[in-house]
Amino acid sequence: MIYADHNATSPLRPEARDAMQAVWDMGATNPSSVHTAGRAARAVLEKARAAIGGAIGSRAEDVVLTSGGTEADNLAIHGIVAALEGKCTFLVSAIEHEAIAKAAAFSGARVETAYVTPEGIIDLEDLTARLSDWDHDAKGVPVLCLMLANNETGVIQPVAEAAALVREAEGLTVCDAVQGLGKIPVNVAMLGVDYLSLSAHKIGGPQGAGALWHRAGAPLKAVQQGGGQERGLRSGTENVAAFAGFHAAIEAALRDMPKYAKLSTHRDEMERRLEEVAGVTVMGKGADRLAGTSNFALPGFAAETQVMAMDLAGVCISAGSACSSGKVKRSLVLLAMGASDALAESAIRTSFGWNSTPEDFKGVADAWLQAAKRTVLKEKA
Ligand SMILES: Cc1ncc(COP(=O)(O)O)c(C=O)c1O
Repeated sequence: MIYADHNATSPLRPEARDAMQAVWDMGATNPSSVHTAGRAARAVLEKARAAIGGAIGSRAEDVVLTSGGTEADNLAIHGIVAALEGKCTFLVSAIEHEAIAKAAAFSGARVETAYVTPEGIIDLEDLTARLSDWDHDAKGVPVLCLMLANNETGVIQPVAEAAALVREAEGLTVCDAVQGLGKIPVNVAMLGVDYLSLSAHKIGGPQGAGALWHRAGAPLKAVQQGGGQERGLRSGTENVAAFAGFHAAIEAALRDMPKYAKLSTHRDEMERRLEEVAGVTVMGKGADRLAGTSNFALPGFAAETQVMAMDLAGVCISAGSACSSGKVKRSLVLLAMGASDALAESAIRTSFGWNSTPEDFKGVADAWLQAAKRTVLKEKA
């Protein structure tokens, strides 16, 4: 089997498995308990927090541990609204993950869409224009939501430039760095953002573990009530084993980052072969992209058909369009980039990661070319 769906979830790294097993072997691990067993669990948790903070250039105490990227995004959005008593307007980039876009829509605060260029990069001119005549009285604090790297196209965003514009307008920036962590350098000071969300399972850590970093002093209120864990910002007993796994995965991903960067050579060669087929378009190709992500389309070759054909050939990929309850919807990300319906309906995403090999890229190209020849290309011939 070739696994080319790392942006959905990455296989668990052996280091993460071992670290989690070690915690399970400790027995009872409630890090809030004051007895010896509890203190041992606390030590594991705080080491993980320090490693997560270290990976993004932050202090450990500014990291809130969560149950994943979705919860981190929701805590940021709803926590800001609670702290500002609704006096804010979210400027949500048109390519945000639903964990941000839907949370903002549901938050009750005003929401505006920040446009992207055809390459899938936030349009900084549009952002500048929006912020230049910002009416603080009517709209409250501008809160930009801009991800670091897009999960569908891999396109890396000019977060530092955008955040600087927002700062000038006395606003705040929320950055979903779930797809960037461990693949490209992430440093909260250099990005100049106020909130940054992370997830363990995109880099070979376990599912169900994530974090929200927030700048000290940035407005943020708890949105769930309970035992007051995580400095009162996220009640609920922390999953100690999962954070030990996240810790191990982060260390391994940082170590492997140069290796990950080299995947672009194989990705580019794969795309070169695909593009030999007339009509194939690689989405966001002209932009700076994650080395292991390629989203491409051949109008007329439905995404579901491609995913099924590839699956039969032993290759796991995703439809470029979002898939929910078995139905494929056209991707809002691709439509925001100006893709035609035909392009959006035929887009698929391949994503490679820590255990991908050059043969995997070749295998994906071989399988896709064969599937295309058997179906659409035959019809077109
Ligand atoms: C950009 C982005 N943000 C947030 C999430 C949600 O993360 P999690 O699955 O840890 O809740 C994902 C996962 O698909 C993602 O790609």
